[in-house]
Amino acid sequence: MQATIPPKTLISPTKLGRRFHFRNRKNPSLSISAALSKNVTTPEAQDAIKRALAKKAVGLVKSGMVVGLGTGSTASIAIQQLGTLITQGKLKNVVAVGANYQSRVLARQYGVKTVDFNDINNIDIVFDGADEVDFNKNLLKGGGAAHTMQKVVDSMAKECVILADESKVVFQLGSTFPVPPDFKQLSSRMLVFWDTGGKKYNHNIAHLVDVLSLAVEVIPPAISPVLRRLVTLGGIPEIRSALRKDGPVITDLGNMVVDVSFPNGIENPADLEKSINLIPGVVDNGIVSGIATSVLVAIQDGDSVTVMNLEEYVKIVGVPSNANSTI
Ligand SMILES: O=C(CO)[C@H](O)[C@H](O)COP(=O)(O)O
Repeated sequence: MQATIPPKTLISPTKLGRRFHFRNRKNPSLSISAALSKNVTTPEAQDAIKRALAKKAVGLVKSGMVVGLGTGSTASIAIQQLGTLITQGKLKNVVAVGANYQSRVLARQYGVKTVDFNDINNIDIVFDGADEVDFNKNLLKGGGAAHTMQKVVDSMAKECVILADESKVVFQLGSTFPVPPDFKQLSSRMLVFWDTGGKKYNHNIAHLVDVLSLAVEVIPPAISPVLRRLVTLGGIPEIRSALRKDGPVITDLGNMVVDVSFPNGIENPADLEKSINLIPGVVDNGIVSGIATSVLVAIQDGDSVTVMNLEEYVKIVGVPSNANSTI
């Protein structure tokens, strides 16, 4: 799918997503001035971006298809739009498979028939969101603690289409960590303590701006050993706390979520994904490598939104000579 970009939407650095603007500590040449980081959009503009992405994705669905449902606010809008097309009779005999409670409920609410995951052999297309996407279509997911089952559904689909606004496209996953790992800027709010083999860390990174950490789903009895092993892999882990409930987030599968920041970013997503999943007690982590078949990127220009393939976006943005991209 090729989008034609009108000349007025050609990107200048000030239009680049905010994640490009933060310093890449390991590799400063991948950094763009932090002074440009105020690329603030309104909730209405965000909504328009998500709608444009959803429309493009749902346009790929054909009658008779088995559709995998994604998670997150962008995928939710796609589910709504899919329901509208089905209700209007523009799509027929479409069934959907939802990885998570939220997407299944939403689908039924909007008139999309859902089937049990174990009753189908293959999925034709899935559209899903992501928290970050790199130039090689590696993803960071797990903002909604729903990545484990979502990865199962995404991996089953012939076509896995990821919907991302340009602020989510990064040179390197997890590389927007704003503080050095000496924890100088740690807050006393919601301190999390644990013993990591003789060294005691106490910190809370969750409130710091633009930390994008890696979500790791962990079976609760194994939480302490897993935290220690994540530290040995160079990560700074923190148990995700629930909002409007005391204690940790508990996933749909009954597990805990640990958010792990890597001070140098994630240098080799596929390797780290495997290494973390080899830790006993880990269910799955939010790195998704080698599964996305296409990424749709939305760029906002004033009131208009342009959606294009990642490959086209990368051509416009340009790949830094030392960036690790196969595009
Ligand atoms: O990984 C996810 C949930 O676990 C979501 O896909 C991700 O957080 C993106 O969500 P949104 O479209 O709301 O930005």
